Amino acid sequence: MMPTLSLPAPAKLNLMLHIVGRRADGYHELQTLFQFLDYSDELHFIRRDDGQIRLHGELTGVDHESNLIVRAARLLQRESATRYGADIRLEKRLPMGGGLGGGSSDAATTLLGLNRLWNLDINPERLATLGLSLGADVPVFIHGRAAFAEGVGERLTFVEPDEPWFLVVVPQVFVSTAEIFSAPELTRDTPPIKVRTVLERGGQNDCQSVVEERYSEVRNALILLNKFVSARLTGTGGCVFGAFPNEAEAVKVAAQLPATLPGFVAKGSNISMLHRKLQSLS
Ligand SMILES: C[C@](O)(CO)[C@H](O)COP(=O)(O)OP(=O)(O)OC[C@H]1O[C@@H](n2ccc(N)nc2=O)[C@H](O)[C@@H]1O
Ligand SMILES: Nc1ncnc2c1ncn2[C@@H]1O[C@H](COP(=O)(O)OP(=O)(O)OP(=O)(O)O)[C@@H](O)[C@H]1O
Repeated sequence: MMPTLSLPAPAKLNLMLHIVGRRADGYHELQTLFQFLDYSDELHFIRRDDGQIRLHGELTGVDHESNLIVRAARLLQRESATRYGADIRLEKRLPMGGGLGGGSSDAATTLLGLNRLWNLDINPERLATLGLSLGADVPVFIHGRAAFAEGVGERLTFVEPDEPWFLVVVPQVFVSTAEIFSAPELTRDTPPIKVRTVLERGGQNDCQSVVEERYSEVRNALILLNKFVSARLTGTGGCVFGAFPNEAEAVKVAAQLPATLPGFVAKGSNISMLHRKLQSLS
C-alpha cells in the first residue's frame, strides 16, 4: 500500500487591506491582516513511485497544468529531485476568485502535504519562498498563523486578534484581482501604520470602493449585510463578511439572506485548520 494523506486547505480573510505604494514592477505594496477560517477545501494525496503528478477533480476554467496544486507539486519535484509523484484528489468547497485565497491555500497544502509524503524535510521558510512564486498569499498559508503582512504579502508579523464567528456572503460574480489592481481610481497612497495600531483600531479595505463601484452584486451584498452588522470586502472580493460574537447570531443573520445570495458561517482562527491537523499527526 502506498502512503496516503488527507489535509484541509482553509480560507483566509483580509480583516483590513491598505495599499501603501507601488513597486517598479507594478505590484502593489500592501498592509493586510490575515486570519484563517475554519472552512476549507480538502486534498487527498496518494504517493506514486513513477514520478507522475495526477490531479483528480478538475476545476471548470482551470486546465490540469495551470492548476496551482499541480504547479506546486512540480515546483517541489524540481526543488527536491525526488523520484516520487502523487495522485491528488481535490474536494473544492471555497468559491473561486472570491478573495478567500482558495488557490493559494490549495498550493500551500500541496507543498506541506507532499513535503511530508515524500519525506523531504524542507523547512517552512524555504517552502514559503517557493510558494510565493505561485501566489502572494501562499506564505501565510504555509506558516498557518494569523499575521499582519507587508510587502506583497511575504513580510509577516504573527499576531493574535480576537477569533469571532464570521458570516461570509458570496455574491455570484467573478472579480478579477488584476482588474482591481490596475484600476486608475484605486487609492495607492494610504500612509503605512503600525501593527499595534491595526490591532487596536482596525483599518479599511482600500479595494472596496473600487469593487463596489464596478460590481453592483458586491455593492448590494454590502448594503444588505450592513443592515445587520458592519460588513467588509475580503481581498479584492467579491466575498463580503461580518463578525459576530457567537455562531448562533451569525446563523440567524444567514437565515435572513435571500436565496440569490449564498453564504456560510465559520469561526475565525489564528492557527489554521491545516496546521492543527498536521500537529495532530506528528
Ligand atoms: C489581494 C490579496 O488577495 C491579499 O490577500 C492578494 O495579495 C492577491 O494575491 P493573488 O490572488 O495571489 O494575486 P496574484 O495572482 O499574485 O496577482 C494577480 C494580479 O494582481 C496584481 N497584484 C497582485 C498583488 C499585489 N500585491 N499587487 C498587484 O498589483 C498584479 O497585476 C497581478 O498580476
Ligand atoms: N486549485 C485552485 N483553486 C482555485 N483557483 C485556482 C486553482 N488553481 C488555479 N486557480 C486559478 O486561480 C484563480 C484565483 O483563485 P482563488 O480562489 O485563489 O482566488 P481568490 O480567492 O480571489 O484569491 P485571492 O484572495 O488571493 O485574490 C482562479 O480563478 C483560477 O483561475
